[in-house]
Amino acid sequence: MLNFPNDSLNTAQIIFQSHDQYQVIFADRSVHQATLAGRMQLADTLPLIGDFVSGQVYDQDKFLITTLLPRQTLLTRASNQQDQAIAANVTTVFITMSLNADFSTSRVERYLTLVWDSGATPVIVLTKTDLEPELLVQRQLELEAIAFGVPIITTTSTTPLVAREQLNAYLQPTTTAVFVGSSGVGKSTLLNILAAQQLQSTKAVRGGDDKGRHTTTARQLFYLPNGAALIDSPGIRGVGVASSTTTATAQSFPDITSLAQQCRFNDCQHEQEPGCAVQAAIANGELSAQRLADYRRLLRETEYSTMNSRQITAAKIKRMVGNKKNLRRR
Ligand SMILES: Nc1nc2c(ncn2[C@@H]2O[C@H](COP(=O)(O)OP(=O)(O)OP(=O)(O)O)[C@@H](O)[C@H]2O)c(=O)[nH]1
Ligand SMILES: [Zn+2]
Repeated sequence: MLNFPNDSLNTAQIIFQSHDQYQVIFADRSVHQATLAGRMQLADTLPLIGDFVSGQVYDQDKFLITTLLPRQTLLTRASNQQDQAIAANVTTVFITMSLNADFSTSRVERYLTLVWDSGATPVIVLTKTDLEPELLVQRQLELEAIAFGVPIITTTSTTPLVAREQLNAYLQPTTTAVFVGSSGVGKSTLLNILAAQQLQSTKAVRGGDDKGRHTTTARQLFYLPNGAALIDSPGIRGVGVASSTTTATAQSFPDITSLAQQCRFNDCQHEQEPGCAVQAAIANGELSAQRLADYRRLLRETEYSTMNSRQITAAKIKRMVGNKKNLRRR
């Protein structure tokens, strides 16, 4: 039996959704077509892939969804002014990146923020280590400098059994995992290795630019033999930075957050204010200037992603004026 939040025979999990058509799975792994009960169609919050629901079986094998059960986590992405919910109850996000063409620590920082914000736990996966093995140590060091205890695993499709073992360490029967990352980094390849069958077709990347083509079309959740769930969909794989809270950004930068607590001003922007502990740490080599720049950029990006253009301009002005005020407070 699968690990469900309760033992009720009326509890199911959404494994597929397209408009008002759903598929659900029961704890005994049987799969049913499902639809929403009338009053649920009018609800503010509609069931998403990963959600647990309760309802009734009818016509032998169909399922009528009547209640949405509480969510443990919610993965969202920013789309224009609004957050768009993309999956519920994800516990583990594999932030996937190849060690060559796709490598970017600032992208990992953005993903970390997104994951912390969702309530899930991140794991960084560095892929294609066979391609430029001489880069591996350097890449690991660069990641360790920003990961702050987030596990980093390395994989190559040339040793699939090793890759599977590395990933399986994070796939318990209570886990619901997703792979996110740029196109072509090897997410489908890893999913296939885990499932040990061709669940998703992988296509050769376009010549030269190492960018893949999106070969995955259906959004779906599937269970591995050990009871861990994986969600795979183009919408989830490509998530950019959601309009995250400042708190989540801070969680990705614990070094800066703890220094900032020692700044003289609560609203210190760590620029030229007197008594800035962050600038002091840069001056004595404890913190790199690049790290602060990354932090600022992410903070602004996440703040601005929830604003319209007039609000962004106002925020920029306020930021400038705020700094001058602190300078004068000397
Ligand atoms: N050399 C090498 N190639 C790999 C590795 N992993 C994946 N590839 C190749 O990279 C290409 C893209 O892999 P996919 O698994 O389809 O990438 P993806 O991240 O799922 O891409 P999207 O479906 O577009 O999101 C394929 O040609 C794979 O065979 C690896 O570890 N080493
Ligand atoms: Zn400061």
